[in-house]
Amino acid sequence: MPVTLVEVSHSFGRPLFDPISHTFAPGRLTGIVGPSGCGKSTLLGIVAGMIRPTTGRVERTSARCTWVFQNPHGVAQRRVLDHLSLPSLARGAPRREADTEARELLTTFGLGDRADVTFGALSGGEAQRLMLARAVASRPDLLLVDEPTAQLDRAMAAHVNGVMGHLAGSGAAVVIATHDPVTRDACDEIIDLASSGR
Ligand SMILES: Nc1ncnc2c1ncn2[C@@H]1O[C@H](COP(=O)(O)OP(=O)(O)OP(=O)(O)O)[C@@H](O)[C@H]1O
Repeated sequence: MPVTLVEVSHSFGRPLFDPISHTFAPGRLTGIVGPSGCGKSTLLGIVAGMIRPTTGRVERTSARCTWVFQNPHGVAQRRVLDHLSLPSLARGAPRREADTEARELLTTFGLGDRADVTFGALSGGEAQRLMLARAVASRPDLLLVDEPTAQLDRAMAAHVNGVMGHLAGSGAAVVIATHDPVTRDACDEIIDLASSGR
């Protein structure tokens, strides 16, 4: 199991949510839902090991963890394709193989015709999809995604949800913080922070 939370809660002056016990298991798509400010991103940070919870404990194996942040980030002047081939090149793949894999992933995420433009030329939704594609390219055991569909239209949101489901189907634990009811419905299980903490 990549990560298990045992009676975990967190406080920034005030408690954000009631203690949570949960195992994020391989092959499962888990949604973290609740209104703005209830602690969804904080809980992702705890799962990632970047935030130490105020109470409770986090048990983890040495799983490879990738986090897709809410705001896409990249190098404005660098080609889209180069952003995506980097994880494969870092693993030692030859350039041609890395580029082929990158182009396939771009197509999967509806960006097949954007390979040769610069990151700075992408729209917000395209940049967000590139971040998701790059996360998939890094072949994580645990994928944490913050609001993946916030900048996407309905059709593309449904497509991206399908890709994340597919990634879970290939054995990753996928955890998504979301406001989006469609994304919520696509999840296997839900942690609802709405009623806790305040
Ligand atoms: N480092 C910090 N120091 C103090 N307060 C913080 C810190 N990080 C987050 N908070 C506060 O904790 C609360 C929860 O923040 P968090 O970003 O986890 O919520 P969220 O549910 O992800 O919100 P949103 O849906 O708007 O992204 C907010 O009130 C936020 O201002």
